[in-house]
Amino acid sequence: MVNWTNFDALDSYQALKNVQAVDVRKVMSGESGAKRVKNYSVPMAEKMAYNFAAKAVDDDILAVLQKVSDEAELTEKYEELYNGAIINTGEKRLVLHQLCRGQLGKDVVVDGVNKREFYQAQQDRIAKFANDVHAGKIVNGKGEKFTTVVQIGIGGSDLGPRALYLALENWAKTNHTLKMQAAFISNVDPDDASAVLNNIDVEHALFIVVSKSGTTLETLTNAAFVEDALKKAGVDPSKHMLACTSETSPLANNDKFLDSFYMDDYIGGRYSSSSAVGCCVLSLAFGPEVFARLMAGAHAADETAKEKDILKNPALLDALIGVYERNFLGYATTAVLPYSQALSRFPAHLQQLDMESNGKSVNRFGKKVDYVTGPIIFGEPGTNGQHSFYQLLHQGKTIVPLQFIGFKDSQIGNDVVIEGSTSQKKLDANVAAQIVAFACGKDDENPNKNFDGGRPSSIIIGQQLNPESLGALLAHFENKVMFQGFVWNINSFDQEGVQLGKVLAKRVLAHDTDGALAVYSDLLEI
Ligand SMILES: O=P(O)(O)OC[C@H]1O[C@H](O)[C@H](O)[C@@H](O)[C@@H]1O
Repeated sequence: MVNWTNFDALDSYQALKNVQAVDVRKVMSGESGAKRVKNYSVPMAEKMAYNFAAKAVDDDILAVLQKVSDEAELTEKYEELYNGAIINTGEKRLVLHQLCRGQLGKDVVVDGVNKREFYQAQQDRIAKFANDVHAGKIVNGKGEKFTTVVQIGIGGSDLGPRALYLALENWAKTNHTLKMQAAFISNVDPDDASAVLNNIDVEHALFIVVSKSGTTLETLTNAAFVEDALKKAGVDPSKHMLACTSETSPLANNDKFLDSFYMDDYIGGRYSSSSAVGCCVLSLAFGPEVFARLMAGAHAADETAKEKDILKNPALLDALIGVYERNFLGYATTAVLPYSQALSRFPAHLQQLDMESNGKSVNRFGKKVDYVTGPIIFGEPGTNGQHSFYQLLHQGKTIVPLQFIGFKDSQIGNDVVIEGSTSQKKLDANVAAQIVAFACGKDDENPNKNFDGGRPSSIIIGQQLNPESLGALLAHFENKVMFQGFVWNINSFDQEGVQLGKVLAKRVLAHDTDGALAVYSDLLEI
């Protein structure tokens, strides 16, 4: 059995307090910088690498971070998780999303059901369904093929699958495996559903209602909105709508749907892209083989996350450096900066993943912790961000650790040499230049043009964004967030903080309001 101890009760916490800080500007300048770029790199799954040369760490600090990992039993806790312990203490649930993508340890059997087999069986059912749709065996009321798939969901039932779809859309077109166009409806703002419906051919569209709980107001409202639109268009909704939910939800086993696919309570919404939640839309859009490749990449990263040596375990190392920055260097935020347009929604997915998981103030046992926990996450793709918020990142009063992501090859492969370089080369040159500019700064007599530098960053580098590398990227961040939650001794797998606003919105709609709530609802004349 592992020990669940608060971070500040560890000997290594005290040791971290006493380490000699590293001056990023100094160590990244000249030869020392070149050495660090070469040496401070850890291989990741799917031929990617996590390079942390420009982070404020050195061999001494890394040795203490290894002690934190050992003392807090981080990889042992991961082992407990994938072997089926009740890691989600708040909701008394197992945490099994990794099992959707492969067997990591022992069989996990709950109420006689082998969970890996259950998740695999759902994937197989979805694969058969998707293949039948693509082959024209499952068709619309007029006997015609479906061409579009629309996911209706919010939060984890939207962000991850949407980010993954966008990440692979152009790759799939280029590799002739885009089987159906996908669209997403999430917001209860009627303009969201209306705009999507206006843009598609509803007669040839399949709609997946995705809600683990089957009770989310926005999703149920949008499902009814779409149902209404289909009826008005003279289309039978039961031939066009699917459900993806848990077997115990109000949406389960409902004749209203053409078919239903299941996940369960042991997979948190923000971790559900690997379950039926992501599998349905991605298998319909790209084909089941592509989804299987995505899962293979994620599984490879899950295997790497078992390594006890932090220099062989990029997710663990990334997590520990993040903790050091958060708790000892006092950095409150992290920017996610993919130099890849395909990853345009990946920062939004990571925002939910990280902030909903680790935005907590009490430990696993409900006791307040005396140290800070999860950082604020934001981000946009480069180079666009450079012309927007990088000013603050370079010269602002707040130091923001930066998480760059970059690839050597484009997805579409169409490029032009303009003034001696391709656009891809320009993209890569920009990310390299930014890392050095942030780290080393630039002295100038004019204070307005002076750059202090000393701004830490890391980069994940891959050859190309494809299903395998994307899967590995997804799992890398899930595992990073998990390890950080273990260090902070918090429960990363519930989200009670989301509930209060939901309850109050229901009260406003029911006119059951008092005090400030009444004033606000009057103001909005609801
Ligand atoms: O999939 P659902 O049950 O509809 O939940 C959708 C989302 O809503 C909640 O408010 C949670 O904060 C999210 O973690 C969840 O992903």
